[in-house]
Amino acid sequence: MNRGERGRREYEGLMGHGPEEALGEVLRTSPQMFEAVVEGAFGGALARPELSRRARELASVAIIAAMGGAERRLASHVRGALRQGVEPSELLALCEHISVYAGFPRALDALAVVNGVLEEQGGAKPPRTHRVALADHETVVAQKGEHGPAVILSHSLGVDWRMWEPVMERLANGRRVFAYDFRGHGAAAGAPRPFTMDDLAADLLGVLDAFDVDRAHVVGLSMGGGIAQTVAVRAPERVASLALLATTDHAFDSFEARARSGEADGMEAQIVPTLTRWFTPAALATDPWGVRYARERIRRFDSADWAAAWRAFRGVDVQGRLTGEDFPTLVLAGELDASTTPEIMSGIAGRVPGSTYRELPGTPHMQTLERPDLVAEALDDFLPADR
Ligand SMILES: O=C(O)CC1=CCC(=O)O1
Repeated sequence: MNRGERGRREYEGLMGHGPEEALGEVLRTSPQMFEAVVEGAFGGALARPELSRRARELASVAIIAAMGGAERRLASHVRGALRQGVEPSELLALCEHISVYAGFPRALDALAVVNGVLEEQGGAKPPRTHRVALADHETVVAQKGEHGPAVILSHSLGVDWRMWEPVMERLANGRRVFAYDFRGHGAAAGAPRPFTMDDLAADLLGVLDAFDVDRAHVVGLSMGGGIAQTVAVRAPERVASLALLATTDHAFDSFEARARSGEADGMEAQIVPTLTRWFTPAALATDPWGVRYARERIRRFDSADWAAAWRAFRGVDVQGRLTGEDFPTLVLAGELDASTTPEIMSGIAGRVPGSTYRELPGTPHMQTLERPDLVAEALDDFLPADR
């Protein structure tokens, strides 16, 4: 392969189309410059394997945005970055990052370009976020959808509201969907430790209060499902329906060991046992956004908060206490869940009279991060909407 061919191949690999498409005018009016870009840049420095294509596109967006004044090229690399699997929310965070080093004028122009490309591609935009004061701390609440029944999404231990982002757009069609960060997680700040399942359940109700929601459809995954069940037992009048994803109604012996390991070994040591419990080998090998997001959340988690969360989860005390009388319940298991296995999940369904049990094929513990399509479809079927 000569340098020209390598440049063309790299350009197509990064951008998803040949250089003539975006640089046709350059080719017509300055073949020398076209050659310098394709052969010299894309066949040279930009083809080096040390940087992944994803890292390269993120770097290109940051450099061009920080320079300013090259908005057409910036838009082209924003499209390239999205093609390389960079998420819209990562591009928005990058614009904030640019504001720190290159100042607001360039960051604001970059933000306008990013928003323009997202608009043109018609994909899901990141939800609106609110800071909300709860009884003893503050947290962040993401919202999609402005009308229809309220749905509250309760995330799993060690991550934050963003684990719901892949399903929020679809759920928000005819619904008001809220996802928030638990105390000790994500962007929540100032909560005292230790804390209990009752504190976590009170926080969910506090979020509903902050948005004047009397009754909501409560959806929880993993520890979020434990919190959802605690709310349903303590305040059934606030629950319009309950969807339990990859969760448990009783504590596992391993919870205390996980708390101690966080304290003794640190968070880096939690990555392998946790991610291999949460994802399929195929996802771990291909490293999509969901795996990268979960890995990064664990790596950056505070080990004292990690231990506090596992100890709170030990207090889950809801087995046999859901009567099935006040609202419909969906129990959604993942066929390949190594943590809350289909046996555990069908056991829960068996203890909630009238509940519906569904098993998602090929799906591991982190259902929304690996199979958001299946989760969104199942929840969309179950939850009422104003359409
Ligand atoms: O396995 C996990 O990391 C999380 C988990 C254990 C029980 C549950 O509901 O979630």
